[in-house]
Amino acid sequence: MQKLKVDLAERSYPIYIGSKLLDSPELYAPHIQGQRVAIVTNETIAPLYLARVKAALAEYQVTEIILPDGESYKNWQTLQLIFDALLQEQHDRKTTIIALGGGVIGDMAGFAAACYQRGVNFIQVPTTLLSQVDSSVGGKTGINHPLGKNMVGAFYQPKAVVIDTQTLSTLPERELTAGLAEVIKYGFIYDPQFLTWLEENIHFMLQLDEQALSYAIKRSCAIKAEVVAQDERESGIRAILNLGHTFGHAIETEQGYGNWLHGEAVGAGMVMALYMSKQLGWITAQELQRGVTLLQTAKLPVIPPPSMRAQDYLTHMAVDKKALDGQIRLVLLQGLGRAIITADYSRDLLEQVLNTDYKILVNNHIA
Ligand SMILES: NC(=O)c1ccc[n+]([C@@H]2O[C@H](COP(=O)([O-])OP(=O)(O)OC[C@H]3O[C@@H](n4cnc5c(N)ncnc54)[C@H](O)[C@@H]3O)[C@@H](O)[C@H]2O)c1
Ligand SMILES: O=C(O)C(=O)C[C@@H](O)[C@H](O)[C@H](O)COP(=O)(O)O
Ligand SMILES: [Zn+2]
Repeated sequence: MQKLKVDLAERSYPIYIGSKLLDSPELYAPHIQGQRVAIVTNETIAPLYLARVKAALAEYQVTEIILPDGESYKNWQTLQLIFDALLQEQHDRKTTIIALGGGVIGDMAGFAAACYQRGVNFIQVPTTLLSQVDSSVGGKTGINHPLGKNMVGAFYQPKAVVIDTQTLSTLPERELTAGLAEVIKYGFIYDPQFLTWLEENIHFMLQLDEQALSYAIKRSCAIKAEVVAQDERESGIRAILNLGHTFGHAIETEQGYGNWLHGEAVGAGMVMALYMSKQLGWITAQELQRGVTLLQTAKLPVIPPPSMRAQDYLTHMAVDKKALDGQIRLVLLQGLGRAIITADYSRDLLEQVLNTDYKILVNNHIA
């Protein structure tokens, strides 16, 4: 087992990474205060993993909260089901919420933990690649609004993150690929050597090679922990973790939550961000091609939905959480491995990026 730390003074917490960690009582126990635990999961994950987590928590009184599955349920109505169950079972302030599932469960259970009786302990037990490399770490919690992605939420850190890499063995291929988008993101924004490693190893990850997966998870969590430790509430550098997301969130919202998976939308969104960086002269055509090729090798979509017009993007981008005083700030690259957040681009260029036919761009081999 590997152990990393998210260093946030009194809110610091460990990330445990290893195989079969779901079954380890000693990983949960130090982070549980009282005798009561509520496990929040969904109807897909419960039959696969709930019994094992419950067995590891045999000494506690456990409430199971099993939600419907899907991004389209990351909303008020589903959040309310968590509060209903906690109140019906008379959970008090010493209860601990355990999020067992992917990013949808983690974001919702974390938000419920932030709100329930003004805040109770919570532990992240992520079971998708995306949640193991990204959403379980850093304390962004929340739900979607029909008019915008993750628009209602709170920064609320877990007490621990328990990553059992073996859970990935049951993950559908499309979900694995969606997780790869966030892994590749870390290479683009922060670590050129990791990017090269990914180019050499992405096919091993697609084959569920344990060694490759656990290295990528560890490196991704380490980068995320490093960034979050510098800027917990995204007043500056943390925004680099949003590469591709301003475009991607517009795609997810416009297409209807769940039709494009988050990772898929981020994949296409990163192509748009890289293309814009190239048009600004900040990365070369060869570097753009390198990025697109890696995303394609990971089997991610690199062409945004052809039905979406510039105005569709602009409507959603106007409410992006990084927008300041009506200015859309974007995460762009100044070289592979180096990201900046900027509003220093012309409206004409943004519209050109939104109006580009990416099918033609990609098929013509950019370089
Ligand atoms: N908080 C953050 O920092 C952050 C970061 C990135 C993404 N997110 C959010 O995370 C969400 C996406 O998360 P996701 O990609 O994990 O999607 P998800 O939570 O919808 O999970 C994907 C699918 O896989 C199923 N599943 C989960 N684990 C499984 C397993 N081990 N075996 C078989 N099936 C399994 C789920 O039931 C679901 O159907 C989005 O809402 C996104 O906005 C949040
Ligand atoms: O942790 C962060 O910070 C991120 O931006 C990680 C993203 O991958 C993630 O999708 C996050 O939920 C996006 O946050 P938002 O503030 O743009 O909704
Ligand atoms: Zn994301």
